[in-house]
Amino acid sequence: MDLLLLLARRSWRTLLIATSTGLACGLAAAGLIANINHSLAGFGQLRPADGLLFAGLVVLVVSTRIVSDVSLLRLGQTAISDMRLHLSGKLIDTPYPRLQRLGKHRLLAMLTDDTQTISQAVELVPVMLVNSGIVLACLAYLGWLSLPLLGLTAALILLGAASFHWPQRKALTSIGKARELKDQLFDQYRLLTDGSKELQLNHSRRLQFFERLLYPISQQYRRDFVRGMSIYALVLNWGNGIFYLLIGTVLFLAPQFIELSATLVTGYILALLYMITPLSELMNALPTLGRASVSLRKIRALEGQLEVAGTPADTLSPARHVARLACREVRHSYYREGEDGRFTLGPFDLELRAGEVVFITGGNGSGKTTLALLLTGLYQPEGGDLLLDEQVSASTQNHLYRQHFSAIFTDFCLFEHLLDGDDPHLMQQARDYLAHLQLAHKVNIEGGRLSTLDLSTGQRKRLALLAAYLDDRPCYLFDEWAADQDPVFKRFFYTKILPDLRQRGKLVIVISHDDAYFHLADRLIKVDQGCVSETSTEPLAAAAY
Ligand SMILES: Nc1ncnc2c1ncn2[C@@H]1O[C@H](COP(=O)(O)OP(=O)(O)OP(=O)(O)O)[C@@H](O)[C@H]1O
Repeated sequence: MDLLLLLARRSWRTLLIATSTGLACGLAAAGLIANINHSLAGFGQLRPADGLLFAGLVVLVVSTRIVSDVSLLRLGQTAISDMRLHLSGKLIDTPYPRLQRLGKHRLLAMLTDDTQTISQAVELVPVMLVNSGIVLACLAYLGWLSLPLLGLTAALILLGAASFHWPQRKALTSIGKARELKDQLFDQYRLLTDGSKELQLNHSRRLQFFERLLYPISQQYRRDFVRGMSIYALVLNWGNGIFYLLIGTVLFLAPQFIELSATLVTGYILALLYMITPLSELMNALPTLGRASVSLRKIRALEGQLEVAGTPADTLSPARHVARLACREVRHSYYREGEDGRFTLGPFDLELRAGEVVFITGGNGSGKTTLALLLTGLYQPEGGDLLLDEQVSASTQNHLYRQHFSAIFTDFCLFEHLLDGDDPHLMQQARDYLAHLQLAHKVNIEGGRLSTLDLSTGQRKRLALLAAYLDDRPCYLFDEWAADQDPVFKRFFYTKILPDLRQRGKLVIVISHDDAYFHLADRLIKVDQGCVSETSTEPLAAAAY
């Protein structure tokens, strides 16, 4: 039902066309079996019209089935693709702290595994629709042949359906449990790929990973999944059993109580046998449908936790220049379930100006990255506000606020696609920057794309800087950017790149542990256990000379 609603939401017209052609196909198929029955009964006196009717019904069955299959296939795949895009869009709009809390593994499981399971179920919908049509039409034909026998058939079908109910719920519970474990499995896969170096270097860690983490979860997943699917196997074969029971009843038992001719019973059994394939295809779809309903529920639950940022992204254009960034009473805390202690940054006030190079310094865990996430708007302040030129607020216009920043964090991500179109001016600018960053001998820009990303960490960071240059935003933030650079390029960064950005009127915020260069900062902000304060650069400057 959920699947049909999903399809109807995409296009009820196409669903209507597919349903009506599917049912027509079923009717034509039942007509075909009636025609065959009729022809067998009157084999000696067949007329050309009977043959023509047969041919017409075959054409109708084939053509309606094609229309139904193709329209449902298109509708199903469009609905799935829409769902993927919708979820991806919501994911991008979800505030960063919430994404951090949900965890990559859950989001990946939803985007890959759940959508795939639903897609498999949607692929079955055309077959199910046509088969339902065939079964319904066959039942109508059976009723036309003999109403008492139809009553018997309906009673046995109802008995079968009723006996499905409880085991199917059990099966869904097990599949639901298995699905919850999938999240944990995805987390283990993430560890397996991200931590492959560590696992290869350390045999006991590798053993521990397999024996304590991957193996138990994988086994528990197998157990729950097999239990669920075994219940389904039981249900399916019980269904088949009921069907043969029905044939046996019609053949051996019913003639004892109802007067039935041999021709009628033959026709009835023939129609029942014809129903076996569509019925078993319908029943075989049950496990996939069950898994899809679990996945749909999972997606809905997770989707409910993805918050929409609210502002339509395409209507936003950031200012080319920002004169001032003001932080007023800004505060942020981390909460962790089951933990008493929590880390709080602030409240703090700051006023940063365009054309300033501001260094942020402090010990590990003091709150520098948290401050950077607040300054760039990736964390919305829990208290207070950040304002650009007293106009754009990080709290109320968060999406617009963020567009004023270009940042390179320590866990930065490099996108191969660098430029839109092939504007020769931009291309030339990118090539100049590439030379400026001493990467021209390693990387080319072809069709707006970087020719390779297979570089050292320091070189990849330089490419991230190239992308930031091309963004040309009014505010820049570098989180320990220079940490992976060699001494020559580190010097180049502090003495050439930063002054160059300053000269271009940018606000430049640099998180740094390189105290040898602190004297080059216009301002020095110190973070200590969540307290933000400004210190003078003068003693440092004096010390540097
Ligand atoms: N996602 C999170 N959830 C809960 N606590 C967090 C989270 N991220 C950071 N913290 C806590 O907040 C504090 C500040 O972390 P932050 O990353 O801002 O420090 P930092 O100064 O950038 O450290 P480093 O120099 O090591 O990068 C730490 O004590 C850390 O335990």
